[in-house]
Amino acid sequence: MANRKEKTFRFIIVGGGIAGVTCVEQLSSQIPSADVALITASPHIKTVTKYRQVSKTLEEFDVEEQASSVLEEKFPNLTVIHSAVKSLHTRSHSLETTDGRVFGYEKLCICGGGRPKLLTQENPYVLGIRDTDSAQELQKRLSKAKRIVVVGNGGIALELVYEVEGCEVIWAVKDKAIGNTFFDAGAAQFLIPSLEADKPEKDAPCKRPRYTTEEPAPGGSHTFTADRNARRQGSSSTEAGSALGPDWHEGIVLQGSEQGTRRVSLEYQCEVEKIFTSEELLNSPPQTLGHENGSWPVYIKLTNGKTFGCDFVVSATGVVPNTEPFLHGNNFALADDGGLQVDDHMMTSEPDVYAAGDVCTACWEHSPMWQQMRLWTQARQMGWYAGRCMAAQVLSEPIELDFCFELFSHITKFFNYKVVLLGKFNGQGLGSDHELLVRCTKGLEYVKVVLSGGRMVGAVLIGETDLEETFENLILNEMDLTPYGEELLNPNIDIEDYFD
Ligand SMILES: Cc1cc2nc3c(=O)[nH]c(=O)nc-3n(C[C@H](O)[C@H](O)[C@H](O)COP(=O)(O)OP(=O)(O)OC[C@H]3O[C@@H](n4cnc5c(N)ncnc54)[C@H](O)[C@@H]3O)c2cc1C
Ligand SMILES: NC(=O)C1=CN([C@@H]2O[C@H](COP(=O)(O)OP(=O)(O)OC[C@H]3O[C@@H](n4cnc5c(N)ncnc54)[C@H](O)[C@@H]3O)[C@@H](O)[C@H]2O)C=CC1
Repeated sequence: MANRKEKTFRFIIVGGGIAGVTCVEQLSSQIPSADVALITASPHIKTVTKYRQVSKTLEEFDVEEQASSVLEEKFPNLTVIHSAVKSLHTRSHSLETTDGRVFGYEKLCICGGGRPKLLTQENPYVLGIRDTDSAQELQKRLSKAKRIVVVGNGGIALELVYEVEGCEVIWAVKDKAIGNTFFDAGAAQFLIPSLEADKPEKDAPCKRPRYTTEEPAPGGSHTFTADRNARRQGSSSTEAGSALGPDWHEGIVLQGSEQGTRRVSLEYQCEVEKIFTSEELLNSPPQTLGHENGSWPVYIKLTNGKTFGCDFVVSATGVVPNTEPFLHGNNFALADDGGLQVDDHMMTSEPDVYAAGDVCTACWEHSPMWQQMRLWTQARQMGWYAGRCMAAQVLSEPIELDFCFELFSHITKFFNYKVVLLGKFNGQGLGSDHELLVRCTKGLEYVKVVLSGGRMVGAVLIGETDLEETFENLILNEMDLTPYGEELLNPNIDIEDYFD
């Protein structure tokens, strides 16, 4: 293998998602003379645009799918190779792509992302959503659907149940309340009425979809075949595209086959017992069907004893890191969640191999206010920091863990409300050693503060609260807030002035 190397690059980055592209940009700007290669399985790359630092740690940006030539024009020493990595040989510092080419590297950064952790891999009626292709497939299947079942209680499920119209949605969650990965039962109660209300009038529609599939076919339409879908469902990681992100649903139409608005029924505290096809049901005892009549293409039996027929099931049940092609024959240490373990310099356990984004698991000793979540913001931050670490090592410069890893922060939107999460927003890891202060105005805002030892350690802000910067400062300053008690959330006090 070592002798077959077509070229040896100083830096190779694998993956054209946010983590990989940010890493490339950072390296290419810091060491413009270095030969850098970006190897990616997807036809387009994802770039951060309209980046805005909202406060010390909160950031907002858009993501655009672009042709890789845009990046190559910006950085003359960059080569983008559109192929998937098939095997990696850390001992010879080389890797092979699926089109049979072999490249050497001095330093490598793996940014291969993740793939949906599906309820089942083999069932064509169970869909996951990850990349542009899978979102388009969802749109196509939904346009003919009367009823779907959404399983999962995290980001994708929250977005999907709110957006889908013209189709009945059965939403099965394991927990007592909705949105357990992002907030608590109180916030869930605040949000639930939005599921029953009509969606507010949309702002002007996106002039241009943020996400596209492959280049349009000559007739101008996108094509999908059963075979293509089967391969994706079969989770071939070499075919994975980059993950979607905020506003992914704005570029596609989430409309079922019927007229009318949203219709969501919730099934709490249940998991999936079995997924049947209609053929399997023909041979099942009649009680298996419950109140269903046998005319749906697929049936899902939940652990609460109910069975629902539907057109398809969306498995919105999390992500698994895409480590497959990188593992074999190497000695990567893996974390419990299957991610490549990285230290505080984004280095894996293999020499000269770094990793960033969804594929990795941060295994340094975290700041007490930070935790990893597989989010777009963290993919950007990790890619950026990995690029800086790789450059620093080559230039023999010292580097310290970046400030962005001091405090967990995330801005997003659920049910058309702005949602800001700070620090240990759900009291993660605090056990009973914390107290909560809550302020809630129905339909307007939900503010929750997590206090530990009199200090603010986390917050959930839903609505236009305008509190994020002040609360971020209070968390970072570790100020003893005991004297203020519940006044902290008194709506008649301008808290910003209070702490100035
Ligand atoms: C539907 C959806 C909505 C989301 N919404 C939000 C949100 O609102 N806010 C937020 O913060 N986050 C959101 N996320 C999460 C966010 O999109 C991801 O955390 C982030 O994009 C991960 O970036 P990444 O670069 O690590 O991985 P990815 O974007 O998955 O990129 C991985 C790249 O690696 C390539 N690749 C994989 N294997 C190989 C191989 N063997 N060889 C070569 N290339 C390979 C892929 O083609 C791809 O280009 C969402 C995710 C989904 C699926
Ligand atoms: N606005 C945002 O910030 C958004 C972020 N995302 C990110 O995209 C990625 C993918 O999103 P999701 O798939 O929603 O993952 P997620 O990690 O947000 O949520 C997964 C959910 O599935 C549940 N689950 C896991 N296994 C299950 C099972 N067998 N049966 C029933 N429930 C099960 C979990 O309890 C959890 O509620 C995540 O990293 C997420 O953070 C996605 C959409 C929006």
